[in-house]
Amino acid sequence: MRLTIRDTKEQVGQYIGDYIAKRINSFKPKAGRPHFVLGLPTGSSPLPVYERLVELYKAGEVSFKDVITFNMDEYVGIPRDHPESYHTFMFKNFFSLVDIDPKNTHILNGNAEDLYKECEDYEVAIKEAGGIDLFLGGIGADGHIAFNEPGSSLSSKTRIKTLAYETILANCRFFSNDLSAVPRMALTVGVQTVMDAREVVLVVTGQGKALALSQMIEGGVNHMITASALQTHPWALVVCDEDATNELRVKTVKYFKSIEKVQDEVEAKYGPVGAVRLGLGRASAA
Ligand SMILES: N[C@@H]1[C@@H](O)[C@H](O)[C@@H](COP(=O)(O)O)O[C@@H]1O
Repeated sequence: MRLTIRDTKEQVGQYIGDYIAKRINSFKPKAGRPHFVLGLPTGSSPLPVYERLVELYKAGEVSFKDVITFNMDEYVGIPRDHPESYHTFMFKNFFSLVDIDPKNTHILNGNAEDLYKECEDYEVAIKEAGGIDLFLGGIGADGHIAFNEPGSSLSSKTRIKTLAYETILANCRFFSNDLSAVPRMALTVGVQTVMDAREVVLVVTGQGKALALSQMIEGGVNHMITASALQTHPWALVVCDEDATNELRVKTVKYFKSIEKVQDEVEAKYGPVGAVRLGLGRASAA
């Protein structure tokens, strides 16, 4: 796992937006895999990423015409057009602002008649699309990824989840601070669904995520901090701001900063590290 630290959340958004655009632009369609498949989160942390991607699209630097998306999760039981549904969030903050074909966007239906089938079908749809190339995620204050609350199986797949009280409280701000209005259940991709992606990028910003970040990076792999599963992912990148590093050891911060410096030097000489593994071409000596 790599950790990249930027000064502000805006810089984090810019870094990840540029990173995703680069991946989309260098994607080479293959038989059975004609589209770049992008996994997406909601929440306040990824907003600067979406802003950057929209900016790049408007500048003609990236197109989403050949991109298929799968969102991480959706509440159960609130209407699709509710202002706080993840459907509304995605269309308002991203899909309606770029050239993606709405048919290529997938979000779990929290109002499906058969919620179990909805989850099973979602896993099948991801497979049929060729698997997720890059899954962008956020993190909850309790270390959860998507809606995989503490104690979730690290080999979980898409399913129905009861939300933790801490998450319900955290989301209360989006529901006019009315605790009773916050949904208690959600459909979510599993930890394993995220782990199955070829690459995972996590956006972590703000002091409120500092403890979760230190636990997921410096602690062991643990089902109580489900994002810690990413320690075993072959290609995971965490991008955080300075505020989110507040609970990390100084030594950890210095270590990852030094790694980034060395990596920049190596990439300047040999091309993108890991490019071969991600199918982006062979690195060559300058
Ligand atoms: N299901 C979402 C997560 O995907 C998200 O990472 C988390 C943090 O959201 P925020 O970025 O607003 O703190 O909120 C919810 O729990």
